[in-house]
Amino acid sequence: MAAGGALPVVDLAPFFNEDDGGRGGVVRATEAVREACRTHGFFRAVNHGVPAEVMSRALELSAAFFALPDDEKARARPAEGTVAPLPAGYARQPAHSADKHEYVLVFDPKLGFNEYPAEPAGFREAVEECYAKFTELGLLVQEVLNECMGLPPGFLRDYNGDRGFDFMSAMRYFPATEEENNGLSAHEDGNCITFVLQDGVGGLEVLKDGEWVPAEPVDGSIIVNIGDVIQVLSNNKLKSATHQVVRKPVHRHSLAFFFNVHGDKWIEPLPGVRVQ
Ligand SMILES: O=C(O)CCC(=O)C(=O)O
Ligand SMILES: [Fe+2]
Repeated sequence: MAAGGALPVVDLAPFFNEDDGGRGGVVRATEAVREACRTHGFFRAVNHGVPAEVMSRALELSAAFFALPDDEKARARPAEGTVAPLPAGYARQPAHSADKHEYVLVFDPKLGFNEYPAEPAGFREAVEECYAKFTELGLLVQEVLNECMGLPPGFLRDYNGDRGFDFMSAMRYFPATEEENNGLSAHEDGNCITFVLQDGVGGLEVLKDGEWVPAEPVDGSIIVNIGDVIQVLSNNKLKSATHQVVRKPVHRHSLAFFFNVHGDKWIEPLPGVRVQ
């Protein structure tokens, strides 16, 4: 783990490759996830199984989309009367909002909710590929959290078997001005697990013991954080940390994937959770 206030780094290789430390490697990596989720609620995942080129293509093509004129972007606005849990497609925060960014929201492509921009070419394919990989990673991290909480094998997988409420948001934050630099106000995520990819600009910060710790951009890595659902299920043993985005003088691009539970699910602490 990294020292000096940086986010903990967790190498997920042992979950993909038996040769990578064998059973001992899995135990150590699980312990590193548990520790990070107890202390920070956040970690930086490396060797996470999502190919770097899949991530960079999705981020680059979403940046190319956001660089289009406003009237082009508006064509990917959400359809009227959608039954999606949230409106899928392009939107920007209203001018009066404290949060200064625009975004494209996508659900599992199989659900048929998505509104894809026609330009740039390849946007849909890149986003869908990244979405599929993040779903796989979400299932893996859920298994690891199951172990971290001392739950019976497969408990969370059965408890949370509906992928219909997961979504991904491609975001562009506007440059800071002389007067203000709020990109996304301090909040906790309400979901289970979040993955964040970001370009080289930076600005994501995590509250730890009253100090804002920057989640520095590191190519190829994924920022992972747990949300309120896991915090509650774990009886507050694992932490849904407060975080925010501070804008820089240039545009910033990020992709956030939210691994959720079904929207109607009642969430309360699970009996018998053990987090050492
Ligand atoms: O853009 C980011 O880096 C983080 C986004 C985030 O925290 C969120 O959408 O909940
Ligand atoms: Fe967040």
